[in-house]
Amino acid sequence: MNRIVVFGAGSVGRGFIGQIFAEAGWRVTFVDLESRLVQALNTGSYRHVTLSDEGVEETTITGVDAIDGRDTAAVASAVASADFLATSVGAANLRHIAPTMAEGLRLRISERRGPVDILLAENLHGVGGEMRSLLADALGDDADAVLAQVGTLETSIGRMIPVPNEQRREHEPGWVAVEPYRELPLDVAASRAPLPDVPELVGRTDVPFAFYSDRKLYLHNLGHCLTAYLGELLGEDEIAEAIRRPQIHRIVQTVMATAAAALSLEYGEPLASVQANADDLLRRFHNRALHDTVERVGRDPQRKLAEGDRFLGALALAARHGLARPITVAVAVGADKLLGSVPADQRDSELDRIRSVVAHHGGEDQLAVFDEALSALRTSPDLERLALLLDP
Ligand SMILES: NC(=O)c1ccc[n+]([C@@H]2O[C@H](COP(=O)([O-])OP(=O)(O)OC[C@H]3O[C@@H](n4cnc5c(N)ncnc54)[C@H](O)[C@@H]3O)[C@@H](O)[C@H]2O)c1
Ligand SMILES: O=P(O)(O)OC[C@@H](O)[C@@H](O)[C@H](O)[C@H](O)CO
Repeated sequence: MNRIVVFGAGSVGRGFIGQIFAEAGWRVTFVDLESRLVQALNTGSYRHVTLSDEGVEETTITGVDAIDGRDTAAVASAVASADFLATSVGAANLRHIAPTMAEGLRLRISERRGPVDILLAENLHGVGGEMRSLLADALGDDADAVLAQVGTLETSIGRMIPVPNEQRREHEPGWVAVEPYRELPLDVAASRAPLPDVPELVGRTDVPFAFYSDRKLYLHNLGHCLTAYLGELLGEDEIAEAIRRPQIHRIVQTVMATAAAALSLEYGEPLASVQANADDLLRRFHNRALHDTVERVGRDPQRKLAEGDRFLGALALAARHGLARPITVAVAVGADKLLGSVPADQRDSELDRIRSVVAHHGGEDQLAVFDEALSALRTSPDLERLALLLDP
């Protein structure tokens, strides 16, 4: 039986990667640091629930086990003998798993087990290169020989998976609830080994993978996060309630339509199909049964407001096609959240940083839009005024 080793048994690890590989007949070995979770998964199964407003579907995922990430010898040995590898630990944690993963890969190559791919289920642009460089640092002189046989595959994880509530986590750590969406586009061009026969994996060769990663970050994650930050301003806790607020819906819909148009122009994909994806995402944000929170979707504003991430990366893309304005308004919403979450002595430098990116991509015109949008949010949030700024 084929075996995948998945670093990170959290929402995406259990809710998506573990599920699709187990259902395709693979053995799934998770690596995680949460002892109770590791213990729960070592019973051999976990409960998996698919939630939508149309109903609930419950299954038991079987054929799983788990290793405590602190047991580095056991982890390296599992990596060495695996048929496929995956990570879903959160981009910031990749550097913590790289040394043990590198040890396992070194062992694997010394045992002549052949090439292997690592599926990177993380929301970070360029995560393939990032993982290679972390592994190269850990491998030292062996880097070239080992990495020649290792593919680092970026993915576009479109499934939304909320964090189970505290009580559920306490009572049943393995339980996970997800939305129905189950496509997993990946960067097949980066692979070194044959693609596993798992129906959800989509490896198109006729479009650069950058189309999928940009679509994910600049359309899905941008619209999602904008919904979260605007929802928070109006006192909403859940995404499904936030998107039902008419002002939020209008702003998010306009920003997503702009991102869709920019993506279509950038990659030559038909506008109708990119816009259909945007419409479907907006529909999925309405999923009340999922109880996805503005807190989860909005977490880590510093990462989300980094250059190249969902706000500023979308701005660069849209500005290249003369479509900056609605995205500039979105950037102001992100900036407002960021400025409210960093220590007071960092606010001015963060604001300067974001303003200079806006000026760089959009010039003085967009800087004026940004300043005005930020002022519509700063004292008491005025979404009517914000919405008016979307149109020239
Ligand atoms: N939840 C979603 O809807 C979703 C969807 C798409 C992409 N993502 C991305 O997927 C990645 C994972 O997100 P998530 O929601 O599953 O997060 P999560 O917090 O639910 O899961 C992360 C898991 O990794 C484990 N972990 C952290 N450091 C580790 C280490 N050093 N060794 C082993 N295990 C470690 C944690 O204990 C946790 O169980 C992130 O990059 C996120 O941006 C999330
Ligand atoms: O995971 P983040 O923090 O980068 O972004 C939050 C959500 O937008 C994200 O987790 C989505 O739910 C997910 O990317 C959709 O599959």
